Amino acid sequence: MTAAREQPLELTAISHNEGVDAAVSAARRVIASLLHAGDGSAAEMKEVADRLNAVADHLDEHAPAMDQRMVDMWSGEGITRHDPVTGPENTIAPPLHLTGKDDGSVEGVVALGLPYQGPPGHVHGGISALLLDHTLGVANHWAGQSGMTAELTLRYHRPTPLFEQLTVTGEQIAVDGRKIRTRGAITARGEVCVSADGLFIAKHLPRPR
Ligand SMILES: CCCCCCCCCCCC(=O)SCCNC(=O)CCNC(=O)[C@H](O)C(C)(C)COP(=O)(O)OP(=O)(O)OC[C@H]1O[C@@H](n2cnc3c(N)ncnc32)[C@H](O)[C@@H]1OP(=O)(O)O
Repeated sequence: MTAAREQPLELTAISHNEGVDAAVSAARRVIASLLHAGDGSAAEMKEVADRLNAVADHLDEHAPAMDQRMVDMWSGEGITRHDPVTGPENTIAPPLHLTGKDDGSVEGVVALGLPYQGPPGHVHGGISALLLDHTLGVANHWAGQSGMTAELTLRYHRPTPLFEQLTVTGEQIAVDGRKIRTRGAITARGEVCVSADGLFIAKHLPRPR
């Protein structure tokens, strides 16, 4: 008999709030602040650009070789730290933090800002697809049989609001040989904004070594 868990299981990395994680949090602020500022801002954008380029030059000068970095990304905790949905090392990740539930599903809560905007005040449909593809992938991992996305069918029920708490869910439905069926949704204020049905095929690309 399995003992009931009191805490949900962490499936994705949590920011350490120091080192590269703190720098990435700051960079996320910069991305959102630039978009908020826009071309009409009184800020001295040439100076801003020079300072940002100086930061990038400094990072590039001290970065490991790409081959070594790829090995690091695909070993140990690195596996959940670099992706564009949950990764605390990835500036474009909102980030969404996913936990596994005892019923076999996964769930996370996130609010998206201006960088993820599509229609006015609402989330871009491609961003919703990104969040759901990854969440379905993590749901497969949680269920014990994972694979690569072969098909992802999305239904956009209603506009998904920016700046509001969104709940993102995923659940593996069936496994038939190498074919894995998974579904999920993004909800806001208890209403489904986007639902997804995915077909994944059990296949794993070799990890860099
Ligand atoms: C904690 C966090 C951890 C980490 C969690 C990380 C989560 C990450 C989630 C992100 C997921 C991604 O973005 S993955 C990246 C996006 N996806 C891709 O790049 C996939 C690109 N496509 C492929 O590599 C390939 O086409 C595959 C793997 C999908 C299938 O190729 P294959 O392996 O050669 O398989 P193949 O023999 O063709 O097909 C096997 C069976 O599947 C069927 N099949 C194949 N494709 C399809 C299809 N699109 N629609 C219907 N059926 C299909 C075939 O008919 C066949 O059925 P039968 O004859 O056996 O009946």
